[in-house]
Amino acid sequence: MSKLFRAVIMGPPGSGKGTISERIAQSFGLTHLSSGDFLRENIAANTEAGVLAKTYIEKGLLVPDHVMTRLVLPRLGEMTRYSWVLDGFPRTLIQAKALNSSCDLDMVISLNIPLETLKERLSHRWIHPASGRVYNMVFNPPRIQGVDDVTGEPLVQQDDDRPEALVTRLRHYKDVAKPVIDLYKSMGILHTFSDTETDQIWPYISSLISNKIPTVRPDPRCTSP
Ligand SMILES: Nc1nc2c(ncn2[C@@H]2O[C@H](COP(=O)(O)OP(=O)(O)O)[C@@H](O)[C@H]2O)c(=O)[nH]1
Ligand SMILES: Nc1ncnc2c1ncn2[C@@H]1O[C@H](COP(=O)(O)OP(=O)(O)O)[C@@H](O)[C@H]1O
Repeated sequence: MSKLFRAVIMGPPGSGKGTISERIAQSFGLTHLSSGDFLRENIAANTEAGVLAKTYIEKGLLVPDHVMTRLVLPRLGEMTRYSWVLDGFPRTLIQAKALNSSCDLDMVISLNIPLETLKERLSHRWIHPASGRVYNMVFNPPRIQGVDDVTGEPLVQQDDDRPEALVTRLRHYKDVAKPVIDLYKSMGILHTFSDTETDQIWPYISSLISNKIPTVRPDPRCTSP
């Protein structure tokens, strides 16, 4: 049986979770699972969870725990045979406890990025809604201004990246993330990285995962709730 690796990446909005998860996925052949993408899929498909979630996201608020756990845990249950990096979940202690009771994590990466850097980055973030591809008009701009590299479709700025929603989101993040970070610290699986640039952080994350991957074991408990 192949060895599986399960990581969570945490950090405030704009800290680079999506960007770093994509690099991990490509470098190590893991699947990148994103709670934000799950939500956007549900919003686009007008599911009950999607309609409900949209009302919270538009206000810059977290989606309630029971909605998130019902959305994310079954998706993890479908991934029992794959290694993954989970981006954006858990964000609260209730979510973290629900995740702990479904599977054993090998590693939690926490990104600690200065507030001014976050504000600057998010003001330049544009996405391709259908695929979830993320661009930054300064750091990684699309080849043609305003359109997705792959499909040529227009890019949009997410409602929750607009300055009004952003300040609320960052404040909320700090309050709810602290007990989650403390939990993972007490479990001995937390690794925190602080810098203003993803390219500076990446070599450290890459070597951490390289050292860990050969030793991980499959977790038969990672099943659908
Ligand atoms: N200037 C700059 N932008 C970055 C860096 N890393 C990521 N970004 C951009 O910052 C924005 C937020 O990154 P993202 O990965 O979406 O963060 P997330 O909200 O934590 O998932 C995106 O537009 C990225 O392209 C970096 O090191 N420098
Ligand atoms: N685990 C979660 N719990 C509650 N709300 C969530 C969760 N994941 C995503 N969301 C909601 O979806 C929004 C977008 O999430 P995401 O794409 O991960 O972006 P970001 O990291 O930039 O906030 C969040 O601002 C929040 O409202």
